[in-house]
Amino acid sequence: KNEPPSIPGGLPLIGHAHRLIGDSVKLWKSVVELSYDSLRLGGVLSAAIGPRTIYVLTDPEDALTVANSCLQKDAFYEFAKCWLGEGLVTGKLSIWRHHRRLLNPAFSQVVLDSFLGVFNSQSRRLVDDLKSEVGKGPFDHWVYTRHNALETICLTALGIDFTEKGVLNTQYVKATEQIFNVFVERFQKFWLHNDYIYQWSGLRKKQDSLLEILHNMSYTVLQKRKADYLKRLETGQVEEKTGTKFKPFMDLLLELAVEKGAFNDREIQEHVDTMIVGGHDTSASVLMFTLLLIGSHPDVQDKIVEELKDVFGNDDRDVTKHDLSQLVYLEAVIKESMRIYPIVPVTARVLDRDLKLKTYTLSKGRTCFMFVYGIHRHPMWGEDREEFKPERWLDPAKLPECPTAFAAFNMGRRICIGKSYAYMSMKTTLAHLMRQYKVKGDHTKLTLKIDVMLKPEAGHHISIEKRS
Ligand code: HEM
Repeated sequence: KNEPPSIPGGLPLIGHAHRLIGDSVKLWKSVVELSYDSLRLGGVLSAAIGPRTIYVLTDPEDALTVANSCLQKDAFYEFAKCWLGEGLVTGKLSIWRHHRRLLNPAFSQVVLDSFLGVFNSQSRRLVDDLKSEVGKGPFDHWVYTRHNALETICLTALGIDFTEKGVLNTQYVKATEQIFNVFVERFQKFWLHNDYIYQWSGLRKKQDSLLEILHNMSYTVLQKRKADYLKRLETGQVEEKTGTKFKPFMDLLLELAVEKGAFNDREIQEHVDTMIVGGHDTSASVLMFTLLLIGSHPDVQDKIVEELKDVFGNDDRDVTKHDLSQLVYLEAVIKESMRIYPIVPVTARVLDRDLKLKTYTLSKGRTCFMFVYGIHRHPMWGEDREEFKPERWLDPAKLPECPTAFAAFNMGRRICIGKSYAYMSMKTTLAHLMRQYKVKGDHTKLTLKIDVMLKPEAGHHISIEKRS
């Protein structure tokens, strides 16, 4: 069997695990180094973490072979199962196959179009919130994009406006952030991978208290929505009379549960928790990186404004479906931002068979990490692959022929279910923000870390001015 090359520097017993020990900034540096190691070795390498051999893939074609042949996520995802259970990200393959089919229609274009009103009003809310920062110098825009995205996903997934009811408190926002740190710390301390040892650790205690806050939120909302839904059924009132023009994701699940017995309460809660996690931190991070990149590239900012003028004139009206299809440059900016800063920089699959790639064969039972950061810097992106150049997306001749060279939403059959939702909401938000504000920033000052997702440790602040 033709095994991929191993990287040098392995130590007895721990292998290359010493490269992963340290804080989340150090871990990110290791991801970058391993990405370039893998690219240098032709797109696949093997390494040892303690007794385990793992693979690191940066070749886009080989990554697709793995993504479509081995659908089972790796055991590392089990760390998040205590939170997300059998939801799509962490669920067992047998459940995933069935539930992904049931959930796909919840993300159809018709459903997403019905969310456009929410995307517009949420964008206006963000513009409004940011008013207090105008002309005051650098500030942490992540706090604003994150809170706003969390409100948006809660509105569209749960149909509840938390800002008015005050349920979405800072405690919940903090807990969603801290639980990621817990998972990363457990990943780095390989002795805590063992469930028995883990259950006695302080980290496990911290995890339990965070889970209580997180589960309590979705449980409370589910019980309320369910009671409302059953009451409506009883009284023969089919649609909810709240004035909303969309059907929230939770109602769709409740319908499937009541009419077809598709899910039990726990499963609904797990799917909703997964949507909330998958749907806010991600889009908010992409927006945060994109604003920083826009602020660092005045030429790009000018082109965005020019396109917005072409589409909206001087009008501050809402963004329509038709406008979204015309904001081609804006979409190119978002894609290029995700290429440079892929916020899910690593995904993992367990190999349930020996798998033949273009050059090497991977062994059954091992873990294969797809390093998206490296895939996005593969030589097929050309000489200027390290540069932020949204224009490359406007000319198909400048893009790699291999479609999976862009893997920000993963690839193959387990590609992100919320991809179109994300583009629609992010484009709408930026169309509102960039009509109102001039942005300044410097992304070269960024210090990055990995907390499951790619996050800035420091240097990510922007400043804004009112656009005249
Ligand atoms: C810019 C925004 C987003 C990015 C970059 C993103 C990225 C990703 C990636 C990389 C995966 C694969 C994860 C893995 O295999 O470990 C994924 C899966 C998933 N995402 Fe997203 N996502 C985004 C927005 C959303 C939104 C808005 C939602 C829901 C409203 C969502 C829901 C999900 C779900 C449920 C999965 C699991 C899919 C499956 O395995 O069948 N995501 N996403």
